[in-house]
Amino acid sequence: MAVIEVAGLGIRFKRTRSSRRSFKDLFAGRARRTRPGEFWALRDVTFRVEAGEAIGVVGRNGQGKSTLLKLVAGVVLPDEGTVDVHGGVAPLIEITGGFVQDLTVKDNVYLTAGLHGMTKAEIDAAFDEIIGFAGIEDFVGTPYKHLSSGMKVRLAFSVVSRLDEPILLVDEVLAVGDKAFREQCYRRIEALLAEGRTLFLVSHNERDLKRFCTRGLYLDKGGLVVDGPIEDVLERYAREHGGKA
Ligand SMILES: Nc1ncnc2c1ncn2[C@@H]1O[C@H](COP(=O)(O)OP(=O)(O)OP(=O)(O)O)[C@@H](O)[C@H]1O
Repeated sequence: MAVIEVAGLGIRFKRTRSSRRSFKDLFAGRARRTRPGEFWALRDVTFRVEAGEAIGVVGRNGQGKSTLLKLVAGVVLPDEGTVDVHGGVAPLIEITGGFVQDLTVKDNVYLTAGLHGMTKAEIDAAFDEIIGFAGIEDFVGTPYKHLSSGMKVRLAFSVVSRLDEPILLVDEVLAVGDKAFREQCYRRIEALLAEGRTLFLVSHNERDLKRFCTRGLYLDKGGLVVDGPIEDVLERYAREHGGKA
């Protein structure tokens, strides 16, 4: 059964160039001024994902990987084409985005888990485990904004990976945690995959991609260049861009 169906997907952004307008431009005729342009961050992207697949998204910086995850999460909407997601999404993207700066760690856990449909009783039952996994027992009453960046990542991973959603989106974040925490995260991802969850992982780490993913999507210049077994995708990427993911 397909859990994600993406067809003819396209999204464009404005390139705001006002700050780069040169002094000379001010005196140039209107037609000669640098005009703010738009560009397609993704275009003509089509693929489908079956339940339980683990997909690695690779590509150089700025090629649309995070944008693709945001489209799957429904955080941004496409300008062309469609994204159909059957089932809930647990998004570990833009870590700071999901949490409220002035709320405490505890309130953020209840808020995020609640927004994903967990009842208060379920959150009560999971709370100690969530905080324990993140290793931030002493900071439960601390405003989120006062956590260190590593602690923010730990909290985010701990909460989001605990959500009862069939699709998990992970964007790069594992790179931020320390070694012991990364290993803890890897084990949890493996457990989630064993339960049949679907994973989307954006990473520049070839080892992580090979460890978890069976299939890869290689994005370049906003297009889906290769959709195939992760080894083939990494090989092609290395051939074209010399070296690592
Ligand atoms: N909200 C936005 N407004 C304008 N441009 C955006 C926005 N979000 C992304 N972009 C642009 O879209 C392109 C793709 O960005 P995206 O973050 O998806 O790349 P990426 O492949 O994830 O890169 P990286 O490997 O550096 O994380 C970039 O040129 C980026 O500047």
